Amino acid sequence: MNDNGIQNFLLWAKSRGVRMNGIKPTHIDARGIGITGQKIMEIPEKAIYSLRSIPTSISSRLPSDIPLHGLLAADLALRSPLTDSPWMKLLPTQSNFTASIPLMWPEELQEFLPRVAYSILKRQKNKFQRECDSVTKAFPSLDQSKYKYFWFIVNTRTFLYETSDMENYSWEDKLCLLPGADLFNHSDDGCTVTWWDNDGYTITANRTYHAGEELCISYGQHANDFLLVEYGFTIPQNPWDEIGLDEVILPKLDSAQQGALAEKGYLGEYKFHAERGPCIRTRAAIAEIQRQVYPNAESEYQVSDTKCDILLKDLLRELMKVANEKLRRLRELQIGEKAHQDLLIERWEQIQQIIVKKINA
Ligand SMILES: C[S@@+](CC[C@H](N)C(=O)[O-])C[C@H]1O[C@@H](n2cnc3c(N)ncnc32)[C@H](O)[C@@H]1O
Repeated sequence: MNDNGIQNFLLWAKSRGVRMNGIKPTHIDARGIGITGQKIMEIPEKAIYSLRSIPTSISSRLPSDIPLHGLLAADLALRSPLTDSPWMKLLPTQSNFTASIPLMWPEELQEFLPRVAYSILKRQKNKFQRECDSVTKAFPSLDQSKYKYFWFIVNTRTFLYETSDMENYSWEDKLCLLPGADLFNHSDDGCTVTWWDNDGYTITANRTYHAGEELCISYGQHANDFLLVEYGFTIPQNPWDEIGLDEVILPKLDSAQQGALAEKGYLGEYKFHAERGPCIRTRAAIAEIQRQVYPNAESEYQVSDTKCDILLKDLLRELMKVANEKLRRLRELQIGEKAHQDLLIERWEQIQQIIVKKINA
C-alpha cells in the first residue's frame, strides 16, 4: 500500500469512528505495515538556543577557546535571555541540584563514589573550574555559585546540534538548548530525536504508549556511574551498565606488567559488563596476572576462558568486599543529605547485584 492508500484508509477508519492519537500506520521494511508513533514534538530552528544566540557583548570578553558549554552558561547567568521566561520557572532549583549532582556534594561524600564515577567527577570538576575561572575573570561581579548553577543547567539539558556550517567545530561545541524538549527524562530505549539540518528537531514516539504513560528519550548508551555524575540519577535496570575493576586489578600488577599493558594502551579503565562480560582491557590485564601463574602463556589469547573466568570471579569477590565496606560506612555516615546517601547506596547495591549475578552464573 502506498502513502495515498494509508491516507485513504485513515479517512475511512475515521468515518467509522476509529481515532488514532499520536500513532499512525507506516510501512516497516519486510514486516509490511505496522503502527509507529507520530511526531510528538517539533522544535523549529528559531526556538533553538545555541552559539548563534550569544551576543558579542558576552563572547568577545571571553577566551576564544572557551568551550560552548561554558559560554552558554555564562550567557544564561549574565544576560538572562531565557532565565526570565516561564521556562526558567520550570527548571530545577539550586537545591534540586545540591541533592542530586555529586559535584555539589561535600567532598567527604564524593570519596564514596565508585572509582569510575570519581574519575568522571574529577574530569568534570577540572572542566568546570577552567570555564568558571575564565568567566569570572572576565565578569568579576558574577557569583561562582550562580555560574555553577547555570553550568549544570547546560550540562543536564543540552542536545547534540550540528548544522552544515559547524563541520569544523569540536564535538564539545556541537550542542544547544531546546526549551521544551529538555523536559524529557531518560530511559535506555526512548523516543527518537531527529535533527533535520537547518530546519529543526522532531521527536517521534518509538512505540505505542498508554494514556498518561511517561514518554522518555535516551540521553545515550550510558553506564550508571556516568549518569550519576553527569545527571544526578541512576536507572535500576540499565542495559548499558558496567562496573569498574581498577581498584582490584591495578594493585595486582607489578611495574613490568603495568609497562607491558601500557605499551598496548591497556593500562587502567578495566570494566565488567553484566551481559557482555569483561572488556578487552580487563581481559588483557587478567592475562598479565595469569602469566604469573602460567608463565608459558604468551598472549592474552593463550589464557583460556575458563582460567580467565576463575580469576575474574576472584576479582569480583574482592570488589564485593569493597562494596560491602562502602555500604557499611555509608549507612553509619552523618555527613550530607539523605538524598546523597540514598544515591550512593543505590549505586553500590547495583554494583553488588552485577557481581552476584556473575558469581552465581
Ligand atoms: C533534561 S532534564 C529532564 C527534565 C527534568 N526532570 C526536569 O524536571 O526539568 C534532565 C534531568 O532530569 C532528571 N532525570 C532524567 N531522567 C531521569 C530518570 N530516568 N530518573 C531520574 N531522574 C531523571 C535528572 O535530574 C536529570 O539531570
